[in-house]
Amino acid sequence: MTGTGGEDAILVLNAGSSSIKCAVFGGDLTERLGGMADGIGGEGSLKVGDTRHKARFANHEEALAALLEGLAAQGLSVESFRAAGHRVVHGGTELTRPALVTDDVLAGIRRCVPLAPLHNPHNLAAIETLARLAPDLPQCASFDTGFHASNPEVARRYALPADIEARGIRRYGFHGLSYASLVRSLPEVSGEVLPKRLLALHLGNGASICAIRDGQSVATTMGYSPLEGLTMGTRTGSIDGNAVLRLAGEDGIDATHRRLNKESGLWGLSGGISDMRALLEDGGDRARFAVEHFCYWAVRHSGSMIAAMEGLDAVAFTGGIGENAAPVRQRIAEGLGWLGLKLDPEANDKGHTKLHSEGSNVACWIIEAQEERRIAADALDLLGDG
Ligand SMILES: Nc1ncnc2c1ncn2[C@@H]1O[C@H](COP(=O)(O)OP(=O)(O)O)[C@@H](O)[C@H]1O
Ligand SMILES: CC(=O)OP(=O)(O)O
Ligand SMILES: [Mg+2]
Repeated sequence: MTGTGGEDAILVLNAGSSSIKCAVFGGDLTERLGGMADGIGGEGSLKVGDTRHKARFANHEEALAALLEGLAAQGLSVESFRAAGHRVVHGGTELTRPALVTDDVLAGIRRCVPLAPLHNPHNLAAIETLARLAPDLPQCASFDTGFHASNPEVARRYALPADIEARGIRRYGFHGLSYASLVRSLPEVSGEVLPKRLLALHLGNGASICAIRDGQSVATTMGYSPLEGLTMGTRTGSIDGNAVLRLAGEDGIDATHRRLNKESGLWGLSGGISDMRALLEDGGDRARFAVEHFCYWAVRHSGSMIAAMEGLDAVAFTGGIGENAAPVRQRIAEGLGWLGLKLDPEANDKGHTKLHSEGSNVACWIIEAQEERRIAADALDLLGDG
């Protein structure tokens, strides 16, 4: 493809826990090309521009190599870009604003690896791979934690003594790039002003909910790491600390770490399926229970988020599951029906942007997660073009 890259183009890489997304943006933030390697570790696919085929990636390194090869095949070698922007999931207490990648920033991201073990290693690997291929390419990092800096201290603290808090054991929250982009795109998509009290559900392989009041995060379900909160693809979500201590005592820390982060959630409940689409197609008892668990806890945690923002004016679904899994949206909306939320079943089945029915007291929308655009905008700001 010609005219896609060029001197002004920004390459964005978004390494999630089960997928790597890439996108190429022009200096005016128009998306010129998108790509994705998904289903990492299982049955997956590779998409670059308009070409898509089934593929198997054993790990994130293979997925990234395939994406970069796909870009090169379209004439987009890494060194042809003006800059690269990366999603970095955990920035800890030090990295809260988008930053140009320097040795200090890299060291800061590395220090946060234990806090986001399914993400930061892949984010780091992507930065290091590009640095090897194109040492002069400016690279920028946007942090998933940043959007939640507006949470009140009471929401950010665990009830722990001050010396433990000083070691960084506090609630950070994630999916901030997705929520920040949602705040920007909801008014554009709906043609209405941003609702005052917005319940945003980012439901992907990782899943969280954010209470957004007047455009700012006031509470969120993920905490110290992307493990807390909702039932997820392979993560437990919230679990009693004493249960974790018992497991660590009996099975060891490494095994417990693996079991809670990689072998729990939908995967653990269903006996080996973490992918929501596959679970909905499976329909067996264990698959059905896993989906029910996911939806039930999304509703329970929604209650907590709604209380934190003192009511509810609108709901927005985003992320791979939020955007595509109609039965999951339907079940969660039913669970919030007592608040006056009513979905239009046909709009929900067809995945329309506007989901609420005429008589609903609460608006409901599907908003495409646009983390990549947010990252490109941050990169342009850092380059002085924002
Ligand atoms: N058509 C679909 N129906 C149901 N679930 C879907 C569909 N498309 C994607 N998903 C689900 O979305 C999830 C992946 O979400 P995504 O946001 O891409 O993940 P990541 O957290 O890796 O960025 C998977 O559980 C996948 O099955
Ligand atoms: C923070 C997080 O859980 O990200 P993802 O949904 O991409 O796994
Ligand atoms: Mg994601």
